[in-house]
Amino acid sequence: MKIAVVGTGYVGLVTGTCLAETGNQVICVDINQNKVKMMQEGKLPIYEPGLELLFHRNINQGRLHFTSNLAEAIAEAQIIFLALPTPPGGDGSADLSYVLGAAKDIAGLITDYKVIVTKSTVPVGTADKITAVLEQHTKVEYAVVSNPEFLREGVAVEDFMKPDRIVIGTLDERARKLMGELYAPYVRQGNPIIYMDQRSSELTKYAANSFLATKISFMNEIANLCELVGADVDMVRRGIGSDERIGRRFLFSGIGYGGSCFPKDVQALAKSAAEAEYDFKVLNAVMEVNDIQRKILVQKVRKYYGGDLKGKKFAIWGLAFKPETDDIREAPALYIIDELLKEGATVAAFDPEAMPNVKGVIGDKITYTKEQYEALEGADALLVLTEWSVFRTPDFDKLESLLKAKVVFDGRNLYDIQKMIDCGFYYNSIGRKVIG
Ligand SMILES: NC(=O)C1=CN([C@@H]2O[C@H](COP(=O)(O)OP(=O)(O)OC[C@H]3O[C@@H](n4cnc5c(N)ncnc54)[C@H](O)[C@@H]3O)[C@@H](O)[C@H]2O)C=CC1
Ligand SMILES: O=C(O)[C@H]1O[C@H](OP(=O)(O)OP(=O)(O)OC[C@H]2O[C@@H](n3ccc(=O)[nH]c3=O)[C@H](O)[C@@H]2O)[C@H](O)[C@@H](O)[C@@H]1O
Repeated sequence: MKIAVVGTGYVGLVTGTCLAETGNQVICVDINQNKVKMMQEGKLPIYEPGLELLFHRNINQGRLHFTSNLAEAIAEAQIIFLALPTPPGGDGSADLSYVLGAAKDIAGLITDYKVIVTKSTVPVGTADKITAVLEQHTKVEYAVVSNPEFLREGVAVEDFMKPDRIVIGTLDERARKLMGELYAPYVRQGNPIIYMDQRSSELTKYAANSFLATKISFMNEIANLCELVGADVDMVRRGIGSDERIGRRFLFSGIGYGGSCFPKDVQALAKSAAEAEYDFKVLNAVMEVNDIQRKILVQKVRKYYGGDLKGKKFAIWGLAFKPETDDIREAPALYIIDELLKEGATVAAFDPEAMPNVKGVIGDKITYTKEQYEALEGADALLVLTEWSVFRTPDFDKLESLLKAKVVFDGRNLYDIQKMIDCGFYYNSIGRKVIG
């Protein structure tokens, strides 16, 4: 099939590459000419495990192309994917200007039947808004389909190639058939394509992200309660996760959810609910808990030093909002660094992938080190903020010799309490016993 993908951020690039991988001809278009040039030269603009191999293979085999010319991208496409940003507007609702702007541009260019698909996360009613724009600007036949994306950064290729489910929102028979054919190679694991109307499909995406964020905020509150009543959140997590109705995944307490989607999507769903005059109480609590959780580690640090962080030096391991990505959008680490700097502390940080992005945002306000142990030199304490594998089994002797004091604040519960007792550390994590 011939496919155009409009917007080559995370989702567009993964979508385009993975659709080419099953034999489709894909043209990706982006307004960022530097990015397009880079991709035309065979360079990937993002770090995503497993993507590079597929990216090069499909470029080399002539199935994956990049352009900054929308007309060229969509001329022969049967299906046009919109993978454009939907950032929060000033009032928290999703900003649809990219999506509706592209729909208008596309309407002015199409000459034959096209299926126009929203991959972007968009509020209920967006397909109707796109349809209204198209109706106003073209006489050509088209169908508007909602096809939300559920991939996670860091495992995006696997999520796209072997999805738990594919949701296709359309009542247009011709579009439904084309989308079914396009996705047939991806349902070989036996996981279903679920067809529905556009509105249900649009809401499914927000409901999925908001439900996952709810699980996280719930577990963060359980962790906070554990600390007050002398229970251990790891035990509670294992105890409840073995109940299949609850499930083992997404029950890890920490320093709050971040990333480009959970914060904005929970907020956007709450806003959509408010517009429908529905007070979605659970979502408001989920956001409030997350705001508190992002600051919890700094509160612990502050308490340990009797409220005075002036002149203290902290080593930070992990800046990305989660491991296996260089993405720092809404990363808890940024909030924590901001608080520490405001209180007169200094920071030396290491992250395997995200340091250039952090440097782009906060520059030289902190020091970046070449490897993880260098960050510890002369630091008063270590703060672990992202659960990269390299931080899971550190050399504790090195920790002891490089840190000024044997103090570790762990926002991701990586270390075994007994091990920390044996090594004689002061160790404070989330929802577990404080030792030392
Ligand atoms: N990042 C993720 O893991 C996921 C994101 N989503 C959703 O997918 C959508 C896109 O997200 P990301 O890929 O993260 O965004 P992004 O911000 O990484 O990329 C968007 C791209 O669109 C380009 N662009 C903007 N206006 C354009 C236009 N008029 N024509 C062509 N290109 C244009 C930008 O230059 C940029 O390269 C959002 O709605 C997001 O909520 C959904 C699932 C996962
Ligand atoms: O719409 C999106 O953009 C995507 O958002 C999330 O994917 P992603 O943001 O890549 O990352 P997650 O793995 O979901 O983690 C999100 C945040 O929750 C935190 N988290 C996750 C799981 C957990 O148990 N505890 C926890 O604190 C992570 O540290 C991270 O900050 C969803 O998992 C995807 O299904 C969805 O497609």
